[in-house]
Amino acid sequence: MARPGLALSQTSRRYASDGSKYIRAKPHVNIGTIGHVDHGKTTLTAAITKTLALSGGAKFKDYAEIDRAPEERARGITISTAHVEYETEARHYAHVDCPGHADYIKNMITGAAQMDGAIIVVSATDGQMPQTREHLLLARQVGVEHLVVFVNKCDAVDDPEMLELVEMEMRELLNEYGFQGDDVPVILGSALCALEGRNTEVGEDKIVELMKAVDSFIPTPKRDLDKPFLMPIEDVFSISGRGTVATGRVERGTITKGSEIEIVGMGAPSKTTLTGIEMFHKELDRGEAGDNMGALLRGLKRDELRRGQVLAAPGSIHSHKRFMAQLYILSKDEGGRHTPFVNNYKPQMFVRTSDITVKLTWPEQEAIEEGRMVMPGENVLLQGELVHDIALEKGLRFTIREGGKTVGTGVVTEILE
Ligand SMILES: Nc1nc2c(ncn2[C@@H]2O[C@H](COP(=O)(O)OP(=O)(O)OP(=O)(O)O)[C@@H](O)[C@H]2O)c(=O)[nH]1
Ligand SMILES: [Mg+2]
Repeated sequence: MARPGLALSQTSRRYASDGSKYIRAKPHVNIGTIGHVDHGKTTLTAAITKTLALSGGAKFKDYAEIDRAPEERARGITISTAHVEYETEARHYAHVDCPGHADYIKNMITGAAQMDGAIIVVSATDGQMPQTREHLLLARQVGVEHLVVFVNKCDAVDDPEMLELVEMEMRELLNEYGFQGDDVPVILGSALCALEGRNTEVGEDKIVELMKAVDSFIPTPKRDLDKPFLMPIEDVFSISGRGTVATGRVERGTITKGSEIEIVGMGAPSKTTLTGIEMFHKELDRGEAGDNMGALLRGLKRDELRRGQVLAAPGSIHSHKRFMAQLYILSKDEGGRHTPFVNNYKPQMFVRTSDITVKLTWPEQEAIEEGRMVMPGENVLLQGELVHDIALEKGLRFTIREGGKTVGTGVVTEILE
């Protein structure tokens, strides 16, 4: 799947996109602007590129260029997102801005541009609004843990008490949603002033301050290589005289020959030793994230391993059957269902290499009005129960399918059992 802007992997870039200029390798971070409609997300995105362009860290992109976001497809879902890149002294950023509320929702659930952190924009003239809250809740659900607040349009508010109130209410709201509301940097400024090059003290200066806050408050994400080893099993072979080999693509971490590994999913986990690693018919001593490898496992028979299980660093992931998930149900136009579904809907869930039946029900703790249905195009929190256990964790993304076509996409927000 092509994801413009994300070709810049988690590691750092060494060359400019035109291949010419040498650029110092810097840590890469994915961020984005979120917040209520019209609060100034796109203006702020443009203002950041304009301000950083002054120090050579960005190419200025005007409002129209950003707002004319190309459509891209993520698992059958059309999302319009603008990907902008820039850098500060400290880091290189890919920044996503979506033109509409629906696109933000889809983007967050599909992880089409997985954000390591976000700038929540709130207008000083309105204060927090419904989508401010909705985006915060979603950010929490999908695992965006670090946020910085930009109180925008301060040029249009004369009363300093009003600004104080907006800031205070934002901190309260952040605490309510489980963010560190008391510590989160809140910058008060005006994106429009920065973009139009006037009132430097609420404009440009505040953008500089904002990016300093982003640099320091949003941590550089852990690279896949530094995480505990995990490889979803795609296929299983037996090689006569040698044993059983599981093949797959390493999702994260590294592994060396001779390590202990755990087989997780479809029953109690079992431990064994990785006695060999093979790639392109060559024997290797080490495998790492991104590699397609064959793992030779000691003392296992072919029928003791199955596609859908994972090989993992012992204790790093567990097997579960019940979970909560935030789902986006594709609209008819996106190739999804034409009709709503009701409680106890049972589609197939595709997650890593598993293809497994899941029962979707209303959250137990929620009062559900009679006759409640989930409409195509809706974003909903549901409880899932799998027919058998698989390796599951918070933040894991999946799709649901029915009759061979994708009808929804989701992210695990909580493990229940
Ligand atoms: N006075 C003032 N107006 C601003 C400021 N920033 C943005 N605006 C105006 O607010 C309006 C909305 O700005 P956008 O940047 O399009 O807002 P948005 O959050 O991207 O909106 P959606 O993408 O539609 O959700 C525009 O008319 C901007 O010119 C600011 O700092 N001060
Ligand atoms: Mg916008």
